[in-house]
Amino acid sequence: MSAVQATPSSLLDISPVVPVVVVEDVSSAVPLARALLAGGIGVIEVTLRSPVALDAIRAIAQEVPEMFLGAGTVCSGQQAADSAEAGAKFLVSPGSSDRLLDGFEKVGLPFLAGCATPSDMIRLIERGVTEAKLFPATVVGGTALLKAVSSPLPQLRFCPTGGITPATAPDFLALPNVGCVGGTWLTPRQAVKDGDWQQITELAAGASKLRDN
Ligand SMILES: O=C[C@H](O)COP(=O)(O)O
Ligand SMILES: CC(=O)C(=O)O
Repeated sequence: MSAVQATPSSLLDISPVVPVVVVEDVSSAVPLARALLAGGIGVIEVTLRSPVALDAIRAIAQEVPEMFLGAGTVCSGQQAADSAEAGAKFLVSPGSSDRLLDGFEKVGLPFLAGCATPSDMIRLIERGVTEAKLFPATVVGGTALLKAVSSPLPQLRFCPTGGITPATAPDFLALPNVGCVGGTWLTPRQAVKDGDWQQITELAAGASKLRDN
Protein backbone atom coordinates (compact mmCIF):
# COMPACT_ATOMS: atom_id res chain seq x y z
CA MET A 1 0.00 0.00 0.00
CA SER A 2 1.05 3.59 -0.35
CA ALA A 3 1.63 4.85 3.19
CA VAL A 4 1.00 8.53 3.72
CA GLN A 5 4.19 10.14 5.01
CA ALA A 6 3.43 13.85 4.90
CA THR A 7 0.38 15.94 5.64
CA PRO A 8 -1.93 15.25 2.71
CA SER A 9 -3.72 18.11 1.00
CA SER A 10 -7.05 16.57 2.01
CA LEU A 11 -7.80 14.44 5.04
CA LEU A 12 -10.71 13.00 3.09
CA ASP A 13 -8.63 11.57 0.28
CA ILE A 14 -6.25 9.38 2.26
CA SER A 15 -8.50 6.34 2.47
CA PRO A 16 -12.14 5.50 1.70
CA VAL A 17 -12.58 4.59 5.36
CA VAL A 18 -11.09 6.23 8.45
CA PRO A 19 -11.06 3.60 11.18
CA VAL A 20 -12.34 5.07 14.44
CA VAL A 21 -10.75 3.14 17.28
CA VAL A 22 -10.99 2.90 21.03
CA VAL A 23 -7.78 1.56 22.55
CA GLU A 24 -8.38 0.11 26.02
CA ASP A 25 -4.96 -1.49 26.48
CA VAL A 26 -1.95 0.45 25.27
CA SER A 27 -0.13 -2.76 24.31
CA SER A 28 -2.68 -3.30 21.53
CA ALA A 29 -2.09 0.11 19.91
CA VAL A 30 0.93 -0.74 17.77
CA PRO A 31 -0.22 -4.19 16.53
CA LEU A 32 -3.62 -2.70 15.78
CA ALA A 33 -2.10 0.07 13.68
CA ARG A 34 0.16 -2.45 11.90
CA ALA A 35 -2.81 -4.73 11.18
CA LEU A 36 -4.70 -1.87 9.55
CA LEU A 37 -1.66 -0.91 7.49
CA ALA A 38 -1.22 -4.52 6.39
CA GLY A 39 -4.78 -4.38 5.07
CA GLY A 40 -4.09 -1.21 3.09
CA ILE A 41 -5.49 1.40 5.48
CA GLY A 42 -2.94 4.14 6.10
CA VAL A 43 -4.93 6.32 8.47
CA ILE A 44 -6.26 5.84 11.99
CA GLU A 45 -8.32 7.93 14.39
CA VAL A 46 -7.56 7.01 17.99
CA THR A 47 -10.40 8.39 20.07
CA LEU A 48 -9.76 10.05 23.40
CA ARG A 49 -12.31 7.77 25.00
CA SER A 50 -10.05 5.68 27.20
CA PRO A 51 -7.53 6.57 29.88
CA VAL A 52 -4.68 5.25 27.72
CA ALA A 53 -5.64 7.05 24.51
CA LEU A 54 -2.81 9.58 24.60
CA ASP A 55 -0.29 6.83 25.39
CA ALA A 56 -1.68 4.84 22.48
CA ILE A 57 -1.20 7.84 20.20
CA ARG A 58 2.35 8.24 21.49
CA ALA A 59 3.13 4.56 20.86
CA ILE A 60 1.75 4.55 17.31
CA ALA A 61 3.53 7.83 16.48
CA GLN A 62 6.84 6.32 17.57
CA GLU A 63 6.50 2.77 16.32
CA VAL A 64 4.36 3.12 13.18
CA PRO A 65 5.38 6.48 11.70
CA GLU A 66 4.06 5.52 8.27
CA MET A 67 0.52 5.52 9.67
CA PHE A 68 -1.27 8.86 9.30
CA LEU A 69 -2.39 9.22 12.88
CA GLY A 70 -5.21 11.31 14.23
CA ALA A 71 -6.86 11.89 17.59
CA GLY A 72 -10.64 11.61 17.75
CA THR A 73 -13.29 12.71 20.23
CA VAL A 74 -11.29 15.88 20.78
CA CYS A 75 -13.69 18.12 22.67
CA SER A 76 -11.49 20.90 24.06
CA GLY A 77 -8.53 23.04 23.15
CA GLN A 78 -6.52 21.31 25.88
CA GLN A 79 -7.26 17.89 24.39
CA ALA A 80 -6.23 19.22 20.99
CA ALA A 81 -2.91 20.44 22.41
CA ASP A 82 -2.34 17.19 24.33
CA SER A 83 -3.06 15.14 21.20
CA ALA A 84 -0.60 17.16 19.15
CA GLU A 85 2.03 16.80 21.85
CA ALA A 86 1.49 13.02 21.85
CA GLY A 87 2.09 12.86 18.11
CA ALA A 88 -1.30 13.17 16.42
CA LYS A 89 -1.12 14.66 12.93
CA PHE A 90 -4.80 15.54 12.69
CA LEU A 91 -7.73 16.11 15.01
CA VAL A 92 -11.35 14.98 14.88
CA SER A 93 -14.30 16.08 16.97
CA PRO A 94 -17.87 14.83 17.22
CA GLY A 95 -19.18 18.41 17.13
CA SER A 96 -17.96 21.96 17.07
CA SER A 97 -18.18 25.08 19.17
CA ASP A 98 -16.42 28.40 18.64
CA ARG A 99 -14.19 27.64 21.61
CA LEU A 100 -13.21 24.23 20.25
CA LEU A 101 -12.54 25.66 16.79
CA ASP A 102 -10.35 28.35 18.38
CA GLY A 103 -8.44 25.52 20.09
CA PHE A 104 -7.99 23.63 16.82
CA GLU A 105 -6.76 26.74 15.04
CA LYS A 106 -4.31 27.48 17.87
CA VAL A 107 -2.81 23.99 17.65
CA GLY A 108 -2.54 24.33 13.88
CA LEU A 109 -3.07 20.69 12.87
CA PRO A 110 -5.55 19.79 10.12
CA PHE A 111 -8.90 18.89 11.65
CA LEU A 112 -12.29 17.40 10.88
CA ALA A 113 -14.77 19.17 13.11
CA GLY A 114 -18.14 17.56 13.63
CA CYS A 115 -21.36 19.02 12.29
CA ALA A 116 -24.94 17.80 12.09
CA THR A 117 -27.04 20.72 10.85
CA PRO A 118 -26.83 23.44 8.18
CA SER A 119 -26.15 25.98 10.95
CA ASP A 120 -23.16 23.93 12.17
CA MET A 121 -21.96 23.76 8.58
CA ILE A 122 -22.25 27.52 8.09
CA ARG A 123 -20.25 28.08 11.28
CA LEU A 124 -17.47 25.96 9.77
CA ILE A 125 -17.69 27.65 6.37
CA GLU A 126 -17.38 31.04 8.11
CA ARG A 127 -14.02 29.81 9.45
CA GLY A 128 -12.82 28.84 5.99
CA VAL A 129 -13.29 25.14 6.66
CA THR A 130 -13.86 22.99 3.57
CA GLU A 131 -13.87 19.47 5.08
CA ALA A 132 -15.90 18.28 8.04
CA LYS A 133 -17.21 15.24 9.84
CA LEU A 134 -20.95 14.61 9.63
CA PHE A 135 -21.87 13.05 12.98
CA PRO A 136 -23.86 11.03 13.89
CA ALA A 137 -24.38 10.57 10.19
CA THR A 138 -27.12 7.97 10.00
CA VAL A 139 -29.08 9.53 12.84
CA VAL A 140 -29.14 13.05 11.40
CA GLY A 141 -30.21 12.06 7.90
CA GLY A 142 -27.45 10.05 6.26
CA THR A 143 -27.25 10.17 2.49
CA ALA A 144 -30.51 12.13 2.22
CA LEU A 145 -29.10 14.95 4.33
CA LEU A 146 -25.84 14.96 2.38
CA LYS A 147 -27.73 15.20 -0.92
CA ALA A 148 -29.93 17.97 0.47
CA VAL A 149 -27.02 20.18 1.60
CA SER A 150 -24.88 19.66 -1.49
CA SER A 151 -26.64 22.35 -3.47
CA PRO A 152 -26.94 25.16 -0.87
CA LEU A 153 -23.59 24.41 0.81
CA PRO A 154 -21.25 23.21 -1.96
CA GLN A 155 -18.22 24.54 -0.07
CA LEU A 156 -18.13 21.52 2.25
CA ARG A 157 -17.04 17.94 1.73
CA PHE A 158 -17.71 15.39 4.43
CA CYS A 159 -16.51 12.34 6.30
CA PRO A 160 -19.83 10.94 7.51
CA THR A 161 -19.43 8.83 10.64
CA GLY A 162 -21.83 7.07 12.93
CA GLY A 163 -23.81 3.98 12.04
CA ILE A 164 -22.08 3.33 8.71
CA THR A 165 -21.44 -0.30 7.77
CA PRO A 166 -19.55 -2.05 4.96
CA ALA A 167 -22.95 -2.50 3.28
CA THR A 168 -23.95 1.18 3.45
CA ALA A 169 -20.51 2.79 2.96
CA PRO A 170 -20.67 2.59 -0.87
CA ASP A 171 -23.89 4.66 -0.90
CA PHE A 172 -22.12 7.40 1.04
CA LEU A 173 -18.91 7.18 -0.99
CA ALA A 174 -20.87 7.57 -4.21
CA LEU A 175 -21.95 11.10 -3.22
CA PRO A 176 -19.87 13.95 -4.70
CA ASN A 177 -19.70 15.78 -1.35
CA VAL A 178 -18.35 12.72 0.50
CA GLY A 179 -14.62 12.05 0.50
CA CYS A 180 -14.49 9.15 2.94
CA VAL A 181 -16.48 7.62 5.76
CA GLY A 182 -15.54 6.88 9.35
CA GLY A 183 -16.40 3.76 11.26
CA THR A 184 -15.57 1.36 14.03
CA TRP A 185 -16.32 -1.80 12.10
CA LEU A 186 -12.69 -2.41 11.11
CA THR A 187 -11.63 -2.90 14.70
CA PRO A 188 -14.23 -4.98 16.56
CA ARG A 189 -13.73 -4.72 20.30
CA GLN A 190 -13.46 -8.49 20.76
CA ALA A 191 -10.91 -8.85 17.97
CA VAL A 192 -8.75 -6.17 19.57
CA LYS A 193 -9.13 -7.80 22.99
CA ASP A 194 -8.20 -11.21 21.57
CA GLY A 195 -5.30 -9.84 19.53
CA ASP A 196 -6.95 -11.16 16.37
CA TRP A 197 -4.91 -8.92 14.08
CA GLN A 198 -5.57 -11.12 11.07
CA GLN A 199 -9.29 -10.38 11.32
CA ILE A 200 -8.54 -6.66 11.47
CA THR A 201 -6.24 -6.89 8.46
CA GLU A 202 -8.99 -8.66 6.51
CA LEU A 203 -11.59 -6.05 7.49
CA ALA A 204 -9.13 -3.31 6.50
CA ALA A 205 -8.46 -4.99 3.16
CA GLY A 206 -12.20 -4.99 2.42
CA ALA A 207 -12.53 -1.35 3.46
CA SER A 208 -9.52 -0.20 1.47
CA LYS A 209 -11.18 -1.45 -1.73
CA LEU A 210 -14.50 0.29 -1.14
CA ARG A 211 -13.71 3.21 -3.40
CA ASP A 212 -13.03 0.86 -6.31
CA ASN A 213 -16.39 -0.91 -6.02
O1 LIG B 1 -18.86 6.87 18.31
C1 LIG B 1 -19.01 6.58 17.22
C2 LIG B 1 -18.03 6.47 16.16
O2 LIG B 1 -17.55 7.69 15.82
C3 LIG B 1 -18.63 5.76 15.02
O3 LIG B 1 -19.02 4.54 15.49
P1 LIG B 1 -19.77 3.49 14.55
O4 LIG B 1 -19.03 3.38 13.28
O5 LIG B 1 -19.72 2.24 15.38
O6 LIG B 1 -21.16 3.99 14.41
C1 LIG C 1 -17.46 10.73 16.52
C2 LIG C 1 -16.05 10.69 16.36
O1 LIG C 1 -15.53 10.15 15.42
C3 LIG C 1 -15.27 11.29 17.37
O2 LIG C 1 -15.61 11.04 18.51
O3 LIG C 1 -14.35 12.04 17.08
